[in-house]
Amino acid sequence: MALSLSSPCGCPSDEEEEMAVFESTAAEHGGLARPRLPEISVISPGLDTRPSITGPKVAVKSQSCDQGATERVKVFLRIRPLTDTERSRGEEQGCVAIQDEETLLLKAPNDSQNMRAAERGITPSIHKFSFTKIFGPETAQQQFYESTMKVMINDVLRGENRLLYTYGVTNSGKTYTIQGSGREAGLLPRALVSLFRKLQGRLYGGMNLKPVLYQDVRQLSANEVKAEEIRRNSLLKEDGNSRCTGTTTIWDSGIGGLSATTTFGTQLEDTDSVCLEPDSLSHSGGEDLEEGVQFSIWVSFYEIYNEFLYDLLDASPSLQPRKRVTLRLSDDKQGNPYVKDLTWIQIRSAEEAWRILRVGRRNQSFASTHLNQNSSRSHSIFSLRVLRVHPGANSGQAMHISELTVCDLAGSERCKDQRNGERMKEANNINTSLLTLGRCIAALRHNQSNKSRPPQVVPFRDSKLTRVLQGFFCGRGTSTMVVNINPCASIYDETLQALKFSAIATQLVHGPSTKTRVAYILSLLRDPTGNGNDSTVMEEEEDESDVDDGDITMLDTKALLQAIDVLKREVQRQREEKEVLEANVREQVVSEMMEVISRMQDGFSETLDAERALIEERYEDKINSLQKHLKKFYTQELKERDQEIEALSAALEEKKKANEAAPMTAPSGDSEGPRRSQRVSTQNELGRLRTELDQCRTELCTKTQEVTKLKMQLEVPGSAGTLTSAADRKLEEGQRNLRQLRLNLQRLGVDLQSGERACCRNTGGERLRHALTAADETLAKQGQILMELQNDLMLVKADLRRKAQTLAQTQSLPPQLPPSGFAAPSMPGSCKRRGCGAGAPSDPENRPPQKRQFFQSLFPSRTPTRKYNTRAAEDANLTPSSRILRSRQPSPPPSPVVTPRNLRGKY
Ligand SMILES: Nc1ncnc2c1ncn2[C@@H]1O[C@H](COP(=O)(O)OP(=O)(O)OP(=O)(O)O)[C@@H](O)[C@H]1O
Repeated sequence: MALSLSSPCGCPSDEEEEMAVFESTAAEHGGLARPRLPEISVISPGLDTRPSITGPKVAVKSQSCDQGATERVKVFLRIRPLTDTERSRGEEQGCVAIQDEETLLLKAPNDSQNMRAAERGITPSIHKFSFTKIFGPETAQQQFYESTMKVMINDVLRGENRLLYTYGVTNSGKTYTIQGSGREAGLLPRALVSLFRKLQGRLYGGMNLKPVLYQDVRQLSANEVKAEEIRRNSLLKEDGNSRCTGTTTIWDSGIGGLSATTTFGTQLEDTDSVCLEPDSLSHSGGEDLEEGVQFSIWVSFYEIYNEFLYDLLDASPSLQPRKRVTLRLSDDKQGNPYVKDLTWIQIRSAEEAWRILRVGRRNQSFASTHLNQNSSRSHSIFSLRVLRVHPGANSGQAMHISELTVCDLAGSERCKDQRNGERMKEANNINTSLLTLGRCIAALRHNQSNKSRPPQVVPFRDSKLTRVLQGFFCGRGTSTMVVNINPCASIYDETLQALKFSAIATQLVHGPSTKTRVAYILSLLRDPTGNGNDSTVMEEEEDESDVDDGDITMLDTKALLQAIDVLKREVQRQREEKEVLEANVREQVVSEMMEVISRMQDGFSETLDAERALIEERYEDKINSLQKHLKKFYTQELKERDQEIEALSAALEEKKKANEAAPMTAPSGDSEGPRRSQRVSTQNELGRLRTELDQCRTELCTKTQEVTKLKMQLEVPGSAGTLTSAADRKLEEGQRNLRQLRLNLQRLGVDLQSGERACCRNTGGERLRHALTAADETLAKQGQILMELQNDLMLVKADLRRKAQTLAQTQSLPPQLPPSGFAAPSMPGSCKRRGCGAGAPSDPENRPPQKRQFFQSLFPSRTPTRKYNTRAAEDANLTPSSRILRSRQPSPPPSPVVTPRNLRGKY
């Protein structure tokens, strides 16, 4: 899959991970949370307080790197000038501005992605970066060399390891910086010249000491020395041949007028004449070298192309470019990576070094891309090893070895811009390795700045590039980064990403040596308990006698098997540790969850109690309201009924008296007079009854409306509604019964009318008797209905009583709360329960204050059903006419029997 250039080096794009890049600086501006996007992003070295890292000593054959252990990694920025073509294309839009020696401002041009993102408010359009030092377009090569690499030569001669690598977008001037162009020699030729100038008269004459593996030295036999000589000469000869066959130009090393002719197909071809400024030749600077020590200089040159390593100094004539042998990466006994079978050539002058370098450059992979006619398609790594030889020592033993590595990284670029498939593949691989480099640097920065947290794995092994450079990032030397940028507006976005990458590098400090893989295995072998620590490793490293030449494959099988056993045990131990840790974590999580659940439970209980209290209060209000209305209603009804009864009784009495008086005053044969008067009185009575009936109907209508209203008021939402629904049902039932009763009354009216008509037409006593009998039957039916209605009412009351009890229980009333307040008045033997007894209800003070018994006060003790039944039984023995008369007799005590007339008023 082709990678886009948007983040070729692990740097997040603006849209993706702006926060990650801002992390260090955002904290300086008040924390990670960005309430508002700043207009300018400031990206600068974030490790203000330098951690005190005690640098461990490096392997015995290199000198200590402690000096650089707490130093911040140097990151230099170089801005190349615009070419005339670029100017004519309008690339100069002022998007790169140097604020001061260390600060750079990037302003997004209008047509850049960054500007578009800025317009959407995702990212700022201006970015500020800080570097160790910034070099503008006018900076000369010599000036740049003096400020960057010169000091590194001294360090290497003192026995330290140094890495310088260039990073940048393609066509940004990396190769120009490293190698130079034409007469503008780059850092590397200048470094070589400087080095050999310092070593004038101090070079070791022999070739019997050769660097091998990571940083070891091997003494060569005479035959091996001869072979080395042949190889070296053939390379130099190859360079000479190339010069003879091509354009002849003068190459001047700048030392003593040494010159050569050369022709190459690369940028280096133009650098035939390395003219160094006189002031750089004036002082050698070699006076600080240790007295008596001689130096042997060896160089190697290889490239990483499409994740394969190729030796650029392999002089074998049979090897064609497409059939080049790939080199293998191995680890030495300490786990340090080295390129196996890499060619190392001893050089005795800067001129030789330069010639060797040119041979290598000719083998390097270049291609023409849309941005650069001569673009490096690989990462080229030129290494120079300095062997410090004490001639007085036994057999000329090299006591120290140090290394200078100069790495010209391939430029990051957009894969999609490559039209050629091969170029796209190259770009993909370049971006992948740069991405890994970025991840490594980010992980190192994370580990350095978050010491309390578990360290991140630094993915050195994810690419060849990071693997070969690993030592310089892990304390076996220091690294210096040169960031090259091209101020063209058209590649602004790529430049921004490159600068973000370098911003992370500026936050790095040179770390101590890490425990390497083999060293770790060795420490385990020494300490099978798996408790090997750094000191063990360092002891191992310092014990020179134990460090034999060889890589990990040179460990014998027994030792390796033993190491595997130890590692297995270690894995097992760590697994158990992790399991215990996991169990603890689970336990903590569970206990915290339980706490949360119990807190939630308490909360819910409180809410439930509050809800319950609220509903009870609301329901109580409803009950009180109902109680009030019912009380009022029944009081009124009882009053009216008593009045009616009284009126009816008086009328009946009157009638009775009149009837009794009639036989006494009139002779038995003359029946016409009394019959007429009786008829008249019946007619009057019927008229009155009719009027009453009409009144009753009107009243019934009114009451029905009232009841409907009351019912609506009594409607209780939710669960409280279910409590009243039963009462409602009962009331509806009573209403139905009353309707039935009204019908019956109507029928009675009709009967009475027919009786009246019968009387008026004087059709005879027989018909009147029939009418009266029918009226008797209707009254009997009414009595029946009345009974049913009373029963219904009783049920309603009983139901209400139950509800009151339920309410009382809900409100946690004492269990002895008198339940009899709502006893139905018609229930036989229920007088006590209706509140007439001496029970608790008779003592209002013993009742809970909020629970009032309302039906007890509402219905006084009475037994209407019994009375009615008694009276009905008496009526059964009477004739129909006497039953009518009897029905009009006043009842002795005013009884609150609920009659259809009473209920008619209600419904
Ligand atoms: N500081 C400078 N002064 C003058 N010219 C420069 C400078 N830097 C770069 N150039 C010119 O810019 C062009 C591109 O430079 P160079 O080839 O070094 O880029 P690069 O980054 O190595 O590209 P790539 O990654 O594709 O190899 C060359 O022609 C080079 O001469």
